[in-house]
Amino acid sequence: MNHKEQTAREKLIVALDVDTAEEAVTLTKKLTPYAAFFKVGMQLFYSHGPEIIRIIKDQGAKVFLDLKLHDIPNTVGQAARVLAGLGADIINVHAAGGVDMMQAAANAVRQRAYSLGIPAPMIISVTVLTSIDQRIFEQELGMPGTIQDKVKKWAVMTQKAGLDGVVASPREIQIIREACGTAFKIITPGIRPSWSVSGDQKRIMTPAKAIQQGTSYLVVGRPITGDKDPAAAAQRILSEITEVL
Ligand SMILES: O=C(O)c1cc(=O)[nH]c(=O)n1[C@@H]1O[C@H](COP(=O)(O)O)[C@@H](O)[C@H]1O
Repeated sequence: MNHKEQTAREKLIVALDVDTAEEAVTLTKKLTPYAAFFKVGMQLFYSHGPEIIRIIKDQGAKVFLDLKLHDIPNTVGQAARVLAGLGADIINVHAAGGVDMMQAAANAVRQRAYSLGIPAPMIISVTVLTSIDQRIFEQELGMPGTIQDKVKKWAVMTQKAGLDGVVASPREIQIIREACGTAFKIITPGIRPSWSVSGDQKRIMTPAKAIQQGTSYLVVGRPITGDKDPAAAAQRILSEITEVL
């Protein structure tokens, strides 16, 4: 693997949206040559419990624990403290919970990691979900203005709260970079190679374009895990990323 391929691999996060540890481990084993990070979300965490993080990490993978905490500051702070002890590399909360909630999470995570003597996981906020388009945003959620403006506002708020970055759609990368600078992490789901189907994702982009826009990490689930040959799909995506680095 050359230097560019290694850089591309460090940017790829595979979403392990499966029910069982067996399926998750099988996928992780096949895909670690192509992706450094694996995302454990609600489906896998709720079915297998906290132990799944250690199981995935034992495969030599880094773990993004995607539980999207969203509650009052005390509740989120206490939950984030517990999650920080599980060994994940990235943890997330919803920006919609506000500054106090995000600060409570960030403080709890960093204090717990410090007291355990482990590196603090990256803590990021989820802005506007990639499954929301402008119609849903306005008509169903009753939100004023544009998604882009809301994402920018929440990214700035997240940075002020002291978090490390945001989850957003690749379509907002430029606006976030302008507002929050180059050190701020931007994690982008809603990635769809030209050969894949969009499904429930609305604000999508191809892997190469998202990299060109300046994303920090790409989250890819079904285009890889739903393929009859997940390793081949991951390899195609890795090559697409490598070509534009
Ligand atoms: O926080 C996330 O990871 C997330 C935020 C968001 O706005 N959109 C989004 O799709 N995700 C997650 O990213 C993954 C995308 O999976 P696919 O649509 O299968 O590629 C899923 O596990 C989602 O839970």
